[in-house]
Amino acid sequence: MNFAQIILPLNLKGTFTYKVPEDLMEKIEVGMRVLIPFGGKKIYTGIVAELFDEFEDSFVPKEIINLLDSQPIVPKQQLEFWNWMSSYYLCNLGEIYRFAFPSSLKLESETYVRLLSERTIDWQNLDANETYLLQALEVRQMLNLQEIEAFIPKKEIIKTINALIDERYISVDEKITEKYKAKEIAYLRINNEELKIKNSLAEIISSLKNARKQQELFLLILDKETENPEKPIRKSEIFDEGNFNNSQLKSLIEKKLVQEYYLEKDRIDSYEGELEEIEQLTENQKLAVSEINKAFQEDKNVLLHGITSSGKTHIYLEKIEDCVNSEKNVLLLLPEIALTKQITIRLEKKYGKKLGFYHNKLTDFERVEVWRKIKKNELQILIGTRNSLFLPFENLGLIIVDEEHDSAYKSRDSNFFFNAKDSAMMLAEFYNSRMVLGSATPSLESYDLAMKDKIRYVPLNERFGNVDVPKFEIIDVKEAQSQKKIIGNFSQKMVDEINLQLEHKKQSIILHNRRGYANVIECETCGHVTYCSNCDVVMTYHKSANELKCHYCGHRAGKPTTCPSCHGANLNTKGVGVEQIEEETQKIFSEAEVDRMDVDAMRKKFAYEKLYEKLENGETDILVGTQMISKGLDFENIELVVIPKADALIYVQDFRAEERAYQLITQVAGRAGRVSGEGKILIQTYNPSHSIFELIKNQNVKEIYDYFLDERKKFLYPPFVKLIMIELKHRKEDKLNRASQFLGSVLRKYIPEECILGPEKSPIARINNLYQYQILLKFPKNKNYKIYKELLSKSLEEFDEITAYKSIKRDFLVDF
Ligand SMILES: Nc1ncnc2c1ncn2[C@@H]1O[C@H](COP(=O)(O)OP(=O)(O)OP(=O)(O)O)[C@@H](O)[C@H]1O
Ligand SMILES: [Zn+2]
Repeated sequence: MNFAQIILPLNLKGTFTYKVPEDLMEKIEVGMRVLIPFGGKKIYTGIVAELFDEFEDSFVPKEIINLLDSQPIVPKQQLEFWNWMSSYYLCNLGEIYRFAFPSSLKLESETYVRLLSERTIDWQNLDANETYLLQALEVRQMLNLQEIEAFIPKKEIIKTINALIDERYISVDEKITEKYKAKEIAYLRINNEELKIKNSLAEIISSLKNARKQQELFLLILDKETENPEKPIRKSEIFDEGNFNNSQLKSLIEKKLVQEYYLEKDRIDSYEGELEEIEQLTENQKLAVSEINKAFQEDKNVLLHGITSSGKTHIYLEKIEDCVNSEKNVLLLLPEIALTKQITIRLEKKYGKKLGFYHNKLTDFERVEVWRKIKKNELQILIGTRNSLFLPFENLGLIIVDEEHDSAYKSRDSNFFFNAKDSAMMLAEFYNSRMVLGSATPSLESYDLAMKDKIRYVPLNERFGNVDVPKFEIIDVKEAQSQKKIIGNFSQKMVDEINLQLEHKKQSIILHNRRGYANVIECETCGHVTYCSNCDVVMTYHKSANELKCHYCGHRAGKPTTCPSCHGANLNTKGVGVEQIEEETQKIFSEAEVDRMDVDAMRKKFAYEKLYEKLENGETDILVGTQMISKGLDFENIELVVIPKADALIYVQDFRAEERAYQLITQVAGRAGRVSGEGKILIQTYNPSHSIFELIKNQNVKEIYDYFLDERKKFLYPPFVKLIMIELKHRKEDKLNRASQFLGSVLRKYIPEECILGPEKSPIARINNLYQYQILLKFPKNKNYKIYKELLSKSLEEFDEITAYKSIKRDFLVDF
């Protein structure tokens, strides 16, 4: 083949034509990486999207510099997937490529490589180029590709870098976030240095004769070490038997007889325990599995609608096993990786090293490692967040999307918007594999698909152990106020119920889904509030950090002591945040151990793990938190969930607000009474007659979803129409305004008026110094959708012809 279409890691439309040099013609294949020059002197790693022989155009394409792979690295299913994504989500292939690949697999001129200090260099075993590069790095620490080009031939650069990455001598610089720290595990060993000094074991042992327990502990460790010198001794293994305590160990460490040390737990390689089988399924679970099997036989995907604590995990495990037994691989998608504990432990116990993880807390090196393992088909099961959709699977047989309703699947952490749940469905199609969506509170879209049998509806309506579902009670705040039965944000009833739990040594959850201490700090004299300097939003007061934070751009400012405007000293907080609820809780229940779980409190390393352990051990009495507490907690001692300010959940300007409120409340409620069946939920509101609270209270699935569907139909929202939001952004508001008006008029030339809303200023008119305008498109769901989308593309092309508007940033949110 003489020519190739190449995907570049740049936000540019389409692919680019390059000439294949003579010596690569035989070797080049679609899906391989190539090194190519682009835009002057820059070098990039591109992906071969297409190969062809004839090329007729006036311009002469540049030549490919070199091939980086001997086999395609991107499978054809992935390329199909990228193409679909690009056209469905209106984004460029280059953006997808950038997002899909770990950065060290897509080296480019601006990429820096860095010397790692973790290994001494074995100079003997390096080739000339590797030696040059490491020598240069010893002097300079960081080099970019252009600098490396000065002493290594272009064609050899990537090979050299890759070899050194493999040897862990260098890494590609990640200017991104803090490195993921692998979990550390404590081990114990005898201090051999001390043994040498004392020269006599007998002497040491007899020196401990007045501390029997310490002597025993020392001998136990010694014994284990002698028995198997290769095997590190886990601290937990020593303590598990319950014979020793920490103070005995501490004394031994102080006497320099024993050492405690830490090793990183490599989550992939080091599962040391026995492999275990999972428990038998209950009759109900078996029924669900057979429904799923039937659906799969009919080539249908499944929505598993299993109520909280029904044991969806066990059903996933069963289907995972089936898939693995048929020699195919599984992708298990989770909204967030931190909340995976239980299913992870289960799968680790069963599959050990054949289980892999992929998420954005991994370092680039770790990502590449997983990437290669997937490519080599060494992992049978991958647990990952939405970026794992892009791994080079060869043999995918099943995709499970757990908590399919979770908005993390639509997170905006990528440069282009996509919904991982819908994308997973397409990916499954390209791989000819099956998919299970699972949730206790499915999204309205999935529910609607299931009701139309586009995917198979598999309900699981019984909790494991046939335990009762939690009972809901609505508390009227106005009534409590008029009877003076209210303490701060809590009704007397709520306080009494929590006290009852404390008496019975049960745990309670308090949900308040608003970060910070107060929404704003306001001057009582002049009404001044502090706005973020970058965004048009007020700054939230965080008391624990004693600062103001902007939740949109992250900007921070000190808490003012006097009003910045009138210098008055009368500053007051308005609007209650979760920190304030925590403070109040601690005051009312002064004897109780109160903890808070929200992104701010969980930012510290291992904060989540530590709190999880406290909850598990029953040390936490009351857990206060934001939506974070609705996920993944499976503890038997939680019986009460209270929501003191439930109205805050529904009066949000968003057509999904009620659906989200229902999902959140039901999910948090699901944490209660999972074993006892005594779960109780108290919801405080000023509007007890609001239909959403009635519906949540009754938990009648059909009633709830019918209500949502009716509302959406009435106001023309999904699933009855398709929504596309166009967001336009620029530093200069007048220019943005003109550009938005222009795009609006172009759109109206092609697309019927009733499908277009706006342009108008976004609800938050400025974020991070960019002004924001939006145009909302409501397209019909029938065959016209495709036509309208083509007309949209045509309009955008027309818009792009105006050079002055090139600098306007545009985002497309398809099905947001
Ligand atoms: N067949 C079974 N044998 C033994 N234990 C089971 C079985 N099925 C479920 N369980 C246990 O019941 C509890 C609830 O199951 P699981 O956490 O999977 O529920 P879930 O449907 O995922 O709920 P949620 O949506 O609330 O997270 C877990 O502790 C789980 O180990
Ligand atoms: Zn801001």
